[in-house]
Amino acid sequence: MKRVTLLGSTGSIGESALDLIGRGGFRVEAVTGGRNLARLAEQAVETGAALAVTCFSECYEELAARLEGTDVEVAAGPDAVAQAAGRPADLVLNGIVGAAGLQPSLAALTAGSTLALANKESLVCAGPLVMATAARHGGRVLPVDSEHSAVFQALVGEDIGAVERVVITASGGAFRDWPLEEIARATPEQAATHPNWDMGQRITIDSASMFNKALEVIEAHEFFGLAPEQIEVLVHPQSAVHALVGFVDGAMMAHLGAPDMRHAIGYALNWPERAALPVDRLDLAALGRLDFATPDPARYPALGLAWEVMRAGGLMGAVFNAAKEAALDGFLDRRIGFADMARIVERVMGRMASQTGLNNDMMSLDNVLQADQMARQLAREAMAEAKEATG
Ligand SMILES: NC(=O)C1=CN([C@@H]2O[C@H](COP(=O)(O)OP(=O)(O)OC[C@H]3O[C@@H](n4cnc5c(N)ncnc54)[C@H](OP(=O)(O)O)[C@@H]3O)[C@@H](O)[C@H]2O)C=CC1
Ligand SMILES: CC(=O)[C@@H](O)[C@H](O)COP(=O)(O)O
Ligand SMILES: [Mn+2]
Repeated sequence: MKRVTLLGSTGSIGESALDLIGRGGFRVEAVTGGRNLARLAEQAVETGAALAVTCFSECYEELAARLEGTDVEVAAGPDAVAQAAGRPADLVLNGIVGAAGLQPSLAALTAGSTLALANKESLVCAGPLVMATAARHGGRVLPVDSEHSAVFQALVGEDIGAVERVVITASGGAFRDWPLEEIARATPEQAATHPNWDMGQRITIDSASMFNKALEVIEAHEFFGLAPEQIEVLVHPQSAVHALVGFVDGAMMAHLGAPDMRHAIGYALNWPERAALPVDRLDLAALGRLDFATPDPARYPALGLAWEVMRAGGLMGAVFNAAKEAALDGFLDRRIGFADMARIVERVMGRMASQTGLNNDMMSLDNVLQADQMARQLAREAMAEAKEATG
């Protein structure tokens, strides 16, 4: 029986993981969530978890009341989430959304646990720190993001030195086929509709802007140690091929599967074994065709920023992610339009690059958090300026 802790258990990744875990072979140590306290309490009772944590301190009383009379220990606040991640477990699945996932990732690795990482922001904000923490404590990171799980699987038995390039596919998101001039007027509701995947609201909107793909390019750079020029993105509307690895002999290995995150989650949960999974099998004859195209920079201006981030190095990943999170908040609150998000992030990157020495090799949690806070503040200022300029 593997002992598993689920961070972000009430979200899309968390629920998919629980679906697999409920079929047997695992014991749940702890579950953590946010505001969905009814579901968090239910999950804790159903799984027999020892601990339930909400990341919001003010939600402690309500969660405690919901779990009164049970054996489940209750805690609240960001530090309590990190402590839950650091409890002894065989595997910690991080399905938290945003930079809030970084400290729990570090806590799990410091405890020597295997970290199954859906929270791509951990690697984008602090890739070198995360990977060094894993190495120092004998922990291991297993990718759960579907494209990175696909690359990881295509590399089994291969030498990373024999890799020429990695191709990450992108569905193209909600606005793939929209007229360009209409995209700027898109609403959060329209952006939060994904053509193929059923995911949380924030990553779904990031798929429409391709901020998600930009994060994934940086994630691949950090996780696999690939140079920026070795990473490519292709629009692939069917989301059947998740990634391809090209080798020095010209061969390409592709990973295919139905668009269901239980593939990648199940692979990580069962690793190093490959276990049967209750997912649809691809019917290639029914699919009929697999299309690939180069992304149009005019439609997806956020994507190119990933290469600027990788070339800048240092804290620019943390800056990029924080500015993106703040801009997404602005879009969700209707303070800025869809197309403004990429402009705001680019402006913040420019201001941060000239303001501080971002290329420091000594990445620490403190300077990552400081860069994150500065970038959020600059993004809020840039959004206020943009609003003033447009009246
Ligand atoms: N969904 C997917 O298919 C995929 C997701 N990912 C990545 O996985 C991560 C999770 O995505 P997804 O499951 O879609 O997101 P969801 O929004 O569905 O779930 C997020 C989870 O994190 C909790 N949470 C929210 N804010 C915080 C916080 N500040 N601190 C701690 N926990 C918090 C939420 O609690 P509550 O809901 O109770 O408030 C919920 O449990 C993201 O990094 C995403 O990019 C990667 C590939 C695919
Ligand atoms: C399922 C998964 O891994 C998502 O990150 C997915 O990649 C989103 O789809 P897009 O290809 O539209 O970004
Ligand atoms: Mn992905």
